[in-house]
Amino acid sequence: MSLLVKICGLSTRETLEVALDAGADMVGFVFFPPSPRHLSLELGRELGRQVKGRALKVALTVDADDATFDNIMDALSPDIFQLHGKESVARLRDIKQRFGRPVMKAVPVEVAADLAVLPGYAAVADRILFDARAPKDATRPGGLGTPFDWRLLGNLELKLPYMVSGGLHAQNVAEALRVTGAGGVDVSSGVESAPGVKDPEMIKAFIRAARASQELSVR
Ligand SMILES: O=C(O)c1ccccc1NCC(=O)[C@H](O)[C@H](O)COP(=O)(O)O
Repeated sequence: MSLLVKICGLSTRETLEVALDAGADMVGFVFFPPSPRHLSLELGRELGRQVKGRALKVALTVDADDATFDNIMDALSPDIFQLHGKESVARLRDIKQRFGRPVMKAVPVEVAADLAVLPGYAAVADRILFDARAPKDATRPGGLGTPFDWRLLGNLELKLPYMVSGGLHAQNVAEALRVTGAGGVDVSSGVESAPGVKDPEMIKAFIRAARASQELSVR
């Protein structure tokens, strides 16, 4: 199965086009006001139209209510919802039933015990995104540019497809894939020149590095 590469937190037409041209499989749009990557519904609608099926549109929310999901469905019509808050297993089931879209559940990782939530989520979610657990005083639960110990996923037995994220960049993505065996990678800060400012060359370098490591792993 080929590697999935997700560029998250895109917020301009230019950098979205760079990610699509460079072959991103998923493009992530953040709907979380405290984030420097937060999109208005109007901009989400505009960027969503630009994708034109060239990649999967991922709408990222944090403990959002149904009205928020309704608005995002209307504006972006995402292919996947990425749930990056404290959403319960029951809430995942509810969202899938109400909005008829696959869900990718973000699981924060700091210590091995953090993986105890997996069986519950794995029974309902369509994908898992492993991300570094945010510090207690963080203003957001993700997009912080810090990695977790990838060895914690070394003996993972998960039937669901999963991605690794948290502090990835062009120079460490191959190692992250080697250690975790993930089927996908996700990046935000590691392709930015400043919080929320995506850098075209960094986007291209990350996707090139991820694809190159994929070549190595299938030999
Ligand atoms: O990106 C954000 O600003 C964000 C805000 C709130 C919740 C999640 C957020 N990002 C989630 C992502 O999928 C990021 O790509 C992931 O956390 C990795 O981020 P980074 O470490 O900056 O590459």
